[in-house]
Amino acid sequence: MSTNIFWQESPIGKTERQKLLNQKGCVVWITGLSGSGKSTLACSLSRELYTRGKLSYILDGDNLRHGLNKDLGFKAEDRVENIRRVGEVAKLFADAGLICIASLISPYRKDRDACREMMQGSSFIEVYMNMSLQLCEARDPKGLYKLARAGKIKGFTGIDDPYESPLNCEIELKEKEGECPSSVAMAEEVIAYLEAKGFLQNQ
Ligand SMILES: Nc1ncnc2c1ncn2[C@@H]1O[C@H](COP(=O)(O)OS(=O)(=O)O)[C@@H](OP(=O)(O)O)[C@H]1O
Ligand SMILES: Nc1ncnc2c1ncn2[C@@H]1O[C@H](COP(=O)(O)OP(=O)(O)O)[C@@H](O)[C@H]1O
Repeated sequence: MSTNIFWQESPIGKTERQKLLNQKGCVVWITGLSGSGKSTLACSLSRELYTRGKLSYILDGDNLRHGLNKDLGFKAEDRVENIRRVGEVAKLFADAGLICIASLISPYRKDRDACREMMQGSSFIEVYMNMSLQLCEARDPKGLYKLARAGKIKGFTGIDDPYESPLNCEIELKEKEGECPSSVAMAEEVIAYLEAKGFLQNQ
């Protein structure tokens, strides 16, 4: 709770940085259950943007919990603080002119909405990985669902902790006829949105 603090203006602003990069800074916020494919999509998206000469940076929940958020666990208040911090960092990356890809479970609607509120205009793009718990649990690449079902992990999202799905997200990705689209196909859908909204150019 700092007092007597003042905002320091910078001579080079977001506008100049965006011009340099020929893109518009924004936050692509990927939310969904563990195992829904958030990190895989984030990587495909980042790779696809790179091949188009666009600069992005991934903020992955799991990775950030090794550093910036290593003091946080999975209690409700820790998850709230986790999302608040990542929202603030994502805002800085977007201000730097980058396409910031945040990939976190972010289970609470209120917290995701608070991140959206931090951003100007329509530069917060919420992508909902709407994959069934059944699919995520069948994948279980880290064996965490198995541990949660056995009661060895308490408060696991989707098992004994809540996930609040978005009500008004920009992009919803889901299974089609029981099949999950490839991460490349999903990345292309996100790119098409970014393109249509003018984030991949500066004019
Ligand atoms: N209790 C519990 N619930 C959910 N997830 C758990 C839990 N314990 C550990 N993990 C692992 O932590 C990863 C999720 O971290 P996040 O920072 O994205 O979570 S959150 O947004 O704060 O809810 C999550 O990674 P993903 O599988 O990539 O989603 C898990 O590997
Ligand atoms: N579109 C997809 N189609 C098939 N398998 C996928 C797809 N996306 C992710 N996977 C697989 O599902 C598992 C979970 O993906 P991951 O990206 O780690 O999810 P999350 O980050 O949401 O936990 C991994 O084994 C990954 O290879």
